[in-house]
Amino acid sequence: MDIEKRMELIGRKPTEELLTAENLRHLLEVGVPMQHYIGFEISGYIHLGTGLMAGAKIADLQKAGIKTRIFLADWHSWINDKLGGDLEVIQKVALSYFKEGMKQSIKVMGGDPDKVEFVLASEILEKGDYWQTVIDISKNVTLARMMRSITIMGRQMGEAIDFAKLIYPAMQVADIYYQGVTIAHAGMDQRKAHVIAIEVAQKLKYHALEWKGEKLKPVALHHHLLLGLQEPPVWPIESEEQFKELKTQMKMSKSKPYSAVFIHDTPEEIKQKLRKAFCPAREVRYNPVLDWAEYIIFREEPTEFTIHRPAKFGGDVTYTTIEELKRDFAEGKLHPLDLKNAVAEYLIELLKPVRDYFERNPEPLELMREIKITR
Ligand SMILES: Nc1ncnc2c1ncn2[C@@H]1O[C@H](COP(=O)(O)OP(=O)(O)OP(=O)(O)O)[C@@H](O)[C@H]1O
Ligand SMILES: N[C@@H](Cc1ccc(O)cc1)C(=O)O
Repeated sequence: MDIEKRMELIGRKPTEELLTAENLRHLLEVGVPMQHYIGFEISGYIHLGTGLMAGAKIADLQKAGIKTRIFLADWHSWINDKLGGDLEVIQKVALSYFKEGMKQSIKVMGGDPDKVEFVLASEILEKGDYWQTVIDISKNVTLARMMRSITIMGRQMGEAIDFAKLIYPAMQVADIYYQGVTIAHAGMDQRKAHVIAIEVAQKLKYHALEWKGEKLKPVALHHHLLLGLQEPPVWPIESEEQFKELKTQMKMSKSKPYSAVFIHDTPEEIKQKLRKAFCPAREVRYNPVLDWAEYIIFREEPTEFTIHRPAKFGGDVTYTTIEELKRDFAEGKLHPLDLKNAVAEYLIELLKPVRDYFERNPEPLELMREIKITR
């Protein structure tokens, strides 16, 4: 496949940012063996943001001929007090519910789960020279910057934390170098770790990213953060600036279950959640239902998305691009309830193989239900 096509696949929706596209092109041109990774803490249920956005991009990367890897961040989850901070429970969930759930998510988004490598963080952290990389990185980053970076753990800047949480950002950067990652992938909320990774690239003494004598910078690929279903904390949102400030509170998050649809939700749960969703008429900008339509349904365009309506409300209507859908919605030609119902129907169908899987293999989900989910 030529480089243009590969660039297009890697850069298309849900990719929101590539740091940088020029560096990616360079790496593809010089022919470095490309290795992707995305890391996850192991905690609650997998929601559409995690499962489908990451799954879609993994599928694209595979099509672009890139080796994909999911990093099960068990130690990081322990540090961040997930699942009661019990490493054994975390590992059990990582290798059962989480691994299987992610495999199913990748499959429904068109990827090949058998080609994704799953690596448990403890497999590499237990090697002595991993810590050499952590120190090497830490020597090149100020304490103030590490303190600002704790947002990558879902923590607020200035929040009282134990000391282990300050080691976490350096570990996340070390994970990239230690695994020889050329494409570090995550949602937009992880960019602080990746910017550090890019900045230290030329300074590392151990496990730098090297190819034919050249020290390379990894590429950071950030996917769009799907909005949560809840009403924003401030409404109306007056500007893009204000939206940026509110974004982390507006994203779908597993610690706010009412904000999320989970990959194993029943059809009735999906319908109910969407019925309650925030979806103001004619509002096309900060509208989670349209956001989902854009990033899940219209990820590839043109596509056919039909909204079924009784004849008295205009009858069935089919859209092929998100722009057409948004235009009708903005003009009041499409009612929020009709949109919600159609998006719910689409998701019910899309997620059917995931539900079927967990019906045939209920143990991983049962294990999750038994565990008291913390954070
Ligand atoms: N709403 C979302 N849309 C797309 N990607 C997301 C979303 N939320 C999290 N991610 C991505 O999924 C990965 C795992 O994130 P994480 O485990 O922190 O999820 P979370 O739901 O935000 O959890 P928590 O509520 O505990 O903070 C990260 O790469 C993150 O950027
Ligand atoms: N910080 C990431 C998890 C993560 C941990 C280690 C990594 O190397 C990568 C990702 C999150 O909260 O979602």
